Amino acid sequence: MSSTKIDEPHVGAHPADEQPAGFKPVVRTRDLSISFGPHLAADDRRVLSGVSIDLPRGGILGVVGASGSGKSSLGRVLSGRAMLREKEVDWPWISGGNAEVAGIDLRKPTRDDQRRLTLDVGYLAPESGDRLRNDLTVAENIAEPVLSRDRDFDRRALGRAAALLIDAVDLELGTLNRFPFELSRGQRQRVAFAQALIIEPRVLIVDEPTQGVDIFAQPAIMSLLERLNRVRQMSVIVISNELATVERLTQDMLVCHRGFVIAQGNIEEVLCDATDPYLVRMREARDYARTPLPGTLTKDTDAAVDRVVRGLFPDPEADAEEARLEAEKAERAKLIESRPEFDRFNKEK
Ligand SMILES: Nc1ncnc2c1ncn2[C@@H]1O[C@H](COP(=O)(O)OP(=O)(O)OP(=O)(O)O)[C@@H](O)[C@H]1O
Repeated sequence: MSSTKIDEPHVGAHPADEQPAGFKPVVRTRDLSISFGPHLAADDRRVLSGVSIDLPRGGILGVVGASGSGKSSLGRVLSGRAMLREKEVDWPWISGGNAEVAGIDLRKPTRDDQRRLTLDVGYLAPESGDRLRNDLTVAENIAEPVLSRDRDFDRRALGRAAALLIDAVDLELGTLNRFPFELSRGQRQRVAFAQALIIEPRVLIVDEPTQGVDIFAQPAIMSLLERLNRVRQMSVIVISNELATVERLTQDMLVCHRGFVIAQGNIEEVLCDATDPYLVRMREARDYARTPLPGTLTKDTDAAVDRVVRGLFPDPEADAEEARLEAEKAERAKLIESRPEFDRFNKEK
């Protein structure tokens, strides 16, 4: 464990014993351990230990580490999906410490908590694209998280939201009527990303968000994450074995190595003071990590991302008010264009 950074509190994702009174993290863990196998202390297989996180609303935490270090297991647990499927042997479980996400204690969830979890916490796993239902169209798959809770949800609003999302993840609108098995792996993963966002989650846990996604579509995914975080205050935990992916979104990271958290804090500070060989290697790989995204966001996709960020299920009254203000602004601009003295008069006032 790096002696350099682990004890220093840091705004963002650090243990917040020193945070101001009233600080309420959206994700809070204390000395969390995660295991696979039977729920018997002697027999379980611990894959990650000592995770203490405080992620505030609107914060982003990057979880990095080599393959097999326990990152995905952490994501599965924090997403709450592990808890919902704890009878399944290939899902990890909490074998020590505490974890609270969106106000839900993951160790003792009530039935209502379980329902709320899948409404407040979005989750995208590297294999999510392959888990889409092949008997449903893409549009139906995207809508599924909403309809599985509320069969009576307004289908038109849902169809519109699915179209906004498919546009924002840079897929053709015609994709909505196709089936997952007709798509490429990268396309399916983008559909799964859209599906994770349909609930407009308060917290999103994304494991390798750009894995398998072609370089031209990657900026769309990253823009959605960045803007939903900045504009909608969506808290994000981004898991990746590439520091570059994390660094595009945040300066706060937690490093897992061989089942332990070996460092935590500001990327720059952690790497600058690193003595641990793994962190030193990470620092050396930094230049590569800083290369810009290879693709660029097209104007159309940029506008599509913008529409998603404005909200998937708009409030007609707020929309009308916004349209009225826009019209007023346009009218004023037209007036100023024809009579520049009005502008001068406004400024003098
Ligand atoms: N179903 C399972 N049963 C038992 N052990 C598992 C299971 N899934 C994963 N593990 C073990 O848990 C450890 C952590 O795996 P995890 O997938 O969390 O690592 P990771 O850091 O996300 O790796 P990668 O970047 O390759 O996805 C590994 O040693 C792995 O072998």
